Amino acid sequence: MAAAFLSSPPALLLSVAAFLYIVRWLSNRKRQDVHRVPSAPPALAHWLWGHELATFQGQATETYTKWAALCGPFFRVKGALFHPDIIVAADHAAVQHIFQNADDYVKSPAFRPPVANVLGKGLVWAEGEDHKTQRRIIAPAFSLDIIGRVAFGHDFKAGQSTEAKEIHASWEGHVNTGLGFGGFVAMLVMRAVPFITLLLTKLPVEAIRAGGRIREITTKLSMRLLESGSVSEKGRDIMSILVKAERAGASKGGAALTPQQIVDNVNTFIMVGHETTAGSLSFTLLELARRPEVQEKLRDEIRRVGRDLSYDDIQRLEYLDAVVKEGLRLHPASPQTERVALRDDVIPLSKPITTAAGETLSSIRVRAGQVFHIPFTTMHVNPSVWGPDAAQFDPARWLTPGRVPPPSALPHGWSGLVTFCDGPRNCIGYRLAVFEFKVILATLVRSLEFHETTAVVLEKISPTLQPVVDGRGGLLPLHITLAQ
Ligand code: HEM
Repeated sequence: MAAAFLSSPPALLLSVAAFLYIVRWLSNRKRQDVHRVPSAPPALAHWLWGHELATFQGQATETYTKWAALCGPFFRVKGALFHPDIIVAADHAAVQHIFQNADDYVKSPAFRPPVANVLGKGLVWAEGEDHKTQRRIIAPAFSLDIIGRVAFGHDFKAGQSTEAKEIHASWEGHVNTGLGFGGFVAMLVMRAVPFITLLLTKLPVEAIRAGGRIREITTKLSMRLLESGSVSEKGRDIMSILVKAERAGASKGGAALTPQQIVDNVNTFIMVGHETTAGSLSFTLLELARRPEVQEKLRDEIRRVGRDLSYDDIQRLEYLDAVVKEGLRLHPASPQTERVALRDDVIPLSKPITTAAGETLSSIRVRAGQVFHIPFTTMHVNPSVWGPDAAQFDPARWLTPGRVPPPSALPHGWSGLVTFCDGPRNCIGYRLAVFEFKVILATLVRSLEFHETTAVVLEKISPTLQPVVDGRGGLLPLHITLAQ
């Protein structure tokens, strides 16, 4: 009977194809260790959505934090839509390896068209040589002492200018679409069929249009700033520095940004520079509202300065520094990131893994195409690194010798945290962000008192950290009074 079956050419072809597939699958499996890595509880994996539905339904990285407590800081989850297993990497050595080798571990191809739609083809979007060139030209604008004249010499009138209102309305639409089940499925479809992503960004769908509208508004604004002479030879704002660097580079025949790349980067800075800090700041204010004694202590320190705070005053305030570090540890504006391996590699682990067969692995072999989720907050609340009170908001830990783990136990990011990522693709604006965070927090807490309301506030990612109340994202209710 088997001989009769195989004598038919289609059946023979099918059998050969199946045989080759199995041989390839076995040889692939032999050359990597992913299947030996501990798995998140299989019972929690949906047949179609894998473990990704549970993580989408949970708050920010809370589900990964729970599974890391069960499986250790390096485990795998079932991908949705039959995607191969995804590695969740919260092991410091592994994460450092991935971030340092930015050419070999890139952002998912599905991530780029939506980013181009909202931000344009600036730094967040670029990869490889294009990224290196853009970064080399832009970096000086952030290493100079531009803080204080922050950004573009443009006044958004405390959010009341027409542009600010339009950006806010479009961003709110974008955030809320991402929070819904449709947003979850759209991301998965884009990952499963990356070429469709480009088509999707052209569809007349409201959420996609909202993303595109943000870029239209910021592009118009950037063009106006460029044309109106706000960019001057003497200007110390980011825009002027970028344009001057561009002209200087071009006149020496070196690499330069095109006018479109300058505009796209200004769009990028406007959006990522604002939304990120806003998310972390909201949750830090909520922590202070829940801890009146911490809030009081911070207010006392700020008021003791006795005058309007200068740049140097801000840098000297120790408790303010501790509160900001604690806020950025527990509520990073971008709570997790994703990378895809471009080549086969061996990843070191700081905490060896014991496989089901009892073997100990201190490194893991992965194949090109392996997807990694890197949950920052999970790393920041790991009790075996930060101690049993890792998840508590307690600024005093930064001021008490021995309470912050030694640098060798932490990743190499800012203050031992990966809030601003690490390696060649770390946050280019981190100094600006930390300073801006301190100025806003100090200004608010000096004169206002923040109290919790009865609202239940959830912490979600869409696409950055968002407070969500009654299913709506982007707004955090707080009761505010004048401070005595
Ligand atoms: C609290 C505030 C902020 C946080 C927590 C934050 C966090 C991050 C993180 C985690 C990344 C890496 C993302 C990834 O590769 O997956 C990143 C990249 C970036 N950030 Fe920030 N950021 C903040 C504020 C800012 C500000 C104020 C600016 C500029 C005005 C900025 C500009 C950028 C840019 C351009 C990149 C891409 C860098 C590259 O790929 O070379 N960020 N940020």
